[in-house]
Amino acid sequence: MALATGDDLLHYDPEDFAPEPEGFLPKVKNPEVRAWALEVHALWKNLSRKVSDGVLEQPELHTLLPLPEAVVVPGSRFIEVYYWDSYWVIRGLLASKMYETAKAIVTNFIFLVDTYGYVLNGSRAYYTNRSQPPLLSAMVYEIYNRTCDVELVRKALPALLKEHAFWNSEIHKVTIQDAQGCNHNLSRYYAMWNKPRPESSTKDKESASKFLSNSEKQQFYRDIASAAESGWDFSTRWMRNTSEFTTLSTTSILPVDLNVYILKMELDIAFMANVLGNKATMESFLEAAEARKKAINSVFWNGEMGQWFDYRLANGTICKESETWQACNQNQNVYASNFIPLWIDLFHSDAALVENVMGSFQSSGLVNVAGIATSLINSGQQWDFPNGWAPLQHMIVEGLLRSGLKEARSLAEDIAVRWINTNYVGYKKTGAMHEKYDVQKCGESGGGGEYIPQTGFGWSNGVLLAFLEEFGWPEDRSIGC
Ligand SMILES: OC[C@H]1O[C@H](O[C@H]2O[C@H](CO)[C@@H](O)[C@H](O)[C@H]2O)[C@H](O)[C@@H](O)[C@@H]1O
Repeated sequence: MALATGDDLLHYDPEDFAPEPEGFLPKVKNPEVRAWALEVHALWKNLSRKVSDGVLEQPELHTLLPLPEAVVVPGSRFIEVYYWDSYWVIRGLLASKMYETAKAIVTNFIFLVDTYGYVLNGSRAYYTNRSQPPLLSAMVYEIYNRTCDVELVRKALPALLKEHAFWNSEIHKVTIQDAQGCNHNLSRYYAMWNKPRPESSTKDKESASKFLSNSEKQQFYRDIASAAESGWDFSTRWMRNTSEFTTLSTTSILPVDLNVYILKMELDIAFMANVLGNKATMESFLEAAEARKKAINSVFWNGEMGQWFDYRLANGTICKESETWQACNQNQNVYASNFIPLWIDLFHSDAALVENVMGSFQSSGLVNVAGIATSLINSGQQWDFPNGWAPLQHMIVEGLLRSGLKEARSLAEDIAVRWINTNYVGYKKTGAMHEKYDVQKCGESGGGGEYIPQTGFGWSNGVLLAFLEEFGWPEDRSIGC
């Protein structure tokens, strides 16, 4: 199977693109920032693609999958659509009033669920062994909120039910018994693959060379592919020993963020079922969400530290029976993902808890001069310090904002302004938006990991436009570091 591509995905002119859409970023008053925002908005044209007729007619000859609608790609080496990236692309498209482009992306993902049972990591044949952080419901929810398109919800709901079943299937679901003897079901990343990733085969074989037995190698390959499924490829988050890559054990970890995304899926499904008048589905998904919230608080929450920690399973293999919760299995390293529950309104009902989490976040060391760091460990991996990623900034900022606390709102705005400044300075220096940034140095792109830093860049553009839409930029506020 050839991995190289060329003429399989063609440039596409989105029909709903306008150089300056009506009502675009009404709160951005500063002319310099407005001019830049319009340039970033124009990047949607550069990043729009459609599958060629050749692929649609003979898909078996291509690694690219025959998606029916146009897509927006991240950029540079990432020349196909990616799953979780698309949530932030869509947030930006909504700010750009490109509702049809946003719906087309969702239609493609529904097609993938219909075909494979889940949304793939990306639209290539070599990504058919895994998914990525499941945010399809969040995409549909945001589009519906802007467009009130009930037909979209009707089309999406069956796919969302299927996707929910995928993430709660036997390989993904793990049961943990808490100190009171109550069982909780949570989900983990678990790629259906125990070989080197086809897109990075040489690297994976090299990394696995220290393992002697075939079964160790296979487990390691599965943990690599599962880390790719998490979107955090790679990070010390998945390593038992943070200085040794080969201790990667993604499948033996219950991740906070994944369970937050599934909780959001449950709430979104309940919301959409209600829109369609399907009360039984609504009620059963509200119950499922309540149960997952309880599980998140029983297994991940640490009141003393004011954070939710990933949970390490003692037995990494598929457990048929429940495993008993032990405090020492919480991974107490600080990661931005420890604060992702803030993104969900269900966690805002207790003001004292939100204050505790906010205090813990402020003193965590994650908030830096140019944004939120991914972790505190400088491992050389791209999902670690000092890299900051647009999606993580966005979820935490939006979470703080929605919490309703006054101080949380000003912290959210402060972080958004730092992020906008670093994006701006980086753009003026290089002429590009970057995949990730160095949060220690304003205007610097991030680095590390297995490939050179990429530009383009779908989710960074989306988060920038979403921040500018939310917070605006006053006429008299200067931009830069
Ligand atoms: O080719 C290496 C890996 O590249 C992707 O991961 C990174 O880029 C994605 C697109 O922006 C992003 O979704 C992911 O969070 C990044 O870590 C790909 O998703 C991996 O599967 C792939 O192995």
